[in-house]
Order: sequence, then structure tokens, then C-alpha cells
Amino acid sequence: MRLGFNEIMEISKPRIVVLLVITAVTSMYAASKLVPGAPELDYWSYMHIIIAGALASAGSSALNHYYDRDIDPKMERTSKRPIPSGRMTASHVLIYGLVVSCVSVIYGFFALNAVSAFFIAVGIFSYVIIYTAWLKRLNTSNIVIGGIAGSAAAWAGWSAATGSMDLLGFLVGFLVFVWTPSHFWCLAMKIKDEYAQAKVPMLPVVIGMQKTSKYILGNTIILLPYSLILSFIPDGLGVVYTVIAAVSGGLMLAYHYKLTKTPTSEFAWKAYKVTAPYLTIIFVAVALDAAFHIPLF
Ligand code: HEM
Ligand SMILES: CC(C)=CCC/C(C)=C/CC/C(C)=C/COP(=O)(O)OP(=O)(O)O
Repeated sequence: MRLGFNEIMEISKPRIVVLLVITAVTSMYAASKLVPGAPELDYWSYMHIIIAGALASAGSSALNHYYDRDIDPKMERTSKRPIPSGRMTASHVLIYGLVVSCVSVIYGFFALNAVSAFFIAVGIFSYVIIYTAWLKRLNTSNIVIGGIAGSAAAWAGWSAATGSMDLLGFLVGFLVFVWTPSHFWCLAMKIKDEYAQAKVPMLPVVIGMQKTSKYILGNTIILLPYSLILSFIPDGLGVVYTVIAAVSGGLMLAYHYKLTKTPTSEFAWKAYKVTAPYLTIIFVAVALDAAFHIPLF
């Protein structure tokens, strides 16, 4: 039984940590530039949100590994993970997840502020309790409501800069919530049979590939105009963000339209692989807009 570096990294889901931290850091930067009266931030502030966000994401992912230790062995994609493969004991993963998750909130409270720490706690709670423990095995609303977890990271970043939450900050963070179904349902189409085997009610298991592809297109049809709302609210985002959001959202819409014509697991995989880059582009666009703000009106 090892508490090896590779195993620790694996239960922390590093690729998700990276994108989560990107949404938090870009939100923090944007808030510091766009919110009137927000203080100038130094590198320490960004270091703090990176540490708090990474620990929160890693800790909650480990708790997800712990809770899913009964179904992970039943799915090819997750069967070789540290607990099912015996490389880590469930209790070690649980202890790591609890300690790291608690440290992330405490660290955020003292190094950032109480509001940011609150959103970090909301992210952990919504991912571990609302999504993993309650909804994931209950019904197809699981990943829709679970998407709040991702928004919490962006809200933690925004409020780390301002010490509060405002309309623009809420709407920026809510982008992740609206993006999540398009992100995950594509993947779920690819690995539908594994979820069926593990009796996890992911959308394509319940309604099939063709209808799921229509739900994905429907969600992206909501995502594109939603992403542009941020440009049309008072004191909203400007030209830089609007152009990038329109082009990248339009490309993702085209991809998801094509998916309804070819609802195969192969094409679904391709549609899934563009979703993380899309979210990265959108949040980098938010930061670029804050840096080179040209109001739309
Ligand atoms: C309830 C919400 C979500 C669900 C159910 C979900 C589900 C998944 C799953 C099952 C994977 C594949 C993991 C693997 O096999 O390695 C994945 C990959 C990923 N997820 Fe999500 N995810 C959600 C939200 C998020 C959020 C909020 C973020 C970041 C802001 C995110 C970022 C990523 C990234 C970066 C990858 C790896 C993509 C790649 O390898 O190209 N996900 N997601
Ligand atoms: C602020 C903060 C900590 C926010 C947490 C946000 C966060 C880590 C969201 C990720 C959600 C996610 C990857 C779910 C996949 O779990 P799954 O069980 O469906 O995936 P799996 O089958 O690959 O384990």
C-alpha cells in the first residue's frame, strides 16, 4: 500500500484542477479590473486562489473517488483507479480528501476572504454531496444540478478580488453551470454502456444516443446566447469577449448540430474533446476583455 505521488495525483483529477483554477484565476483578474473600487491585486493574491482552488478541487475529487469506490471497478474507464486497483486503501483516500478539502476552505478564509472561502465550500459540498452522493445515481438531473460545483470555483475567484458577489460575477460563474451539460453529455454518449453496466442513470443510458444529442444541441443553443448576455447587461463585458464568445460558441454549436446528424460514440468523443478548450477560451476571453476593455455601448 503506497501513498505514492502518482496515486495522489490520480485521485486529485489534475486535468480538472487545471481548468477549475483557470476559471478561478481569470474570474479574479476580471473582477479586479471591472468591478469599481476593487483593489489592485498582487501575485500573492493569485497564488492564494490557485492554492485554495487546487486543494478544493483535488480534495473533492478524492472524496468522489472514495464514494464511487463501489461503481468504479464496474466501468472500464475508472476500473484501474487507485482504490479499485488496490494501489490505495479507501480509508487513505478518504482521509486525504477530507483533510485537503478542509485545508482549502480554511486557507481560503485566512489568505483570501470569508466570501471566497464560502464559495469554495459550496463547490466542495455541491460536487461531493449534491452531485456524487445524492444525484449521480438518482436521475438524469445529476450533472445539470452538479454543474453548480464548477460555477462555485469561478465565484470563489471573483469574490476573492472583491470580497463580495455582484451581478456580473454571478453571471460569469454561471457560464460553467450552463456549459456542463454540453461538456459531460458528449462524454456520456461515448461511455454510455459503462454507465449502464454500473447502473448510473446518465442521460444517454435513459433516453438513448439520438435524443441525448438533441439535448446537447438544445443546451448549446441556450449556452451561446447566455454567454452573450454578459455583454448586454449594464457595465457588462465588452467587444473583446463578445467576439470571442460568439465565434467559439458558434463553432461549438456547429459541432453539436453535426452530432445530432451523426450521434455515434466516436463523434461524441470529438464533441466532448472541444468542450474543455471552449471553456478555457471563454474564461481567458473574460480576462482579456477586462485587460483591454472596449465597451460595447
Ligand atoms: C457535474 C459536473 C461535471 C461532470 C459530471 C464532469 C464529468 C467529467 C468526466 C467523467 C470526465 C472524464 C474524466 C476522465 O475520465 O479522466 C471529465 C473530464 C474533464 N472535465 Fe468534467 N465534469 C464536470 C464538470 C467539470 C468542471 C466544472 C470542469 C472545470 C471547470 C471540468 C473539467 C474537465 C476537464 C478539463 C476534463 C478533462 C478533459 C480532457 O481530458 O480533455 N468538468 N469531466
Ligand atoms: C470550488 C470547487 C472545489 C469546485 C469543485 C468543482 C469540481 C471539482 C467539479 C468537477 C466535477 C466533476 C469532474 C465531476 C465528475 O465526477 P464523476 O464522478 O462524474 O467523474 P468520474 O466518473 O470520472 O469519477
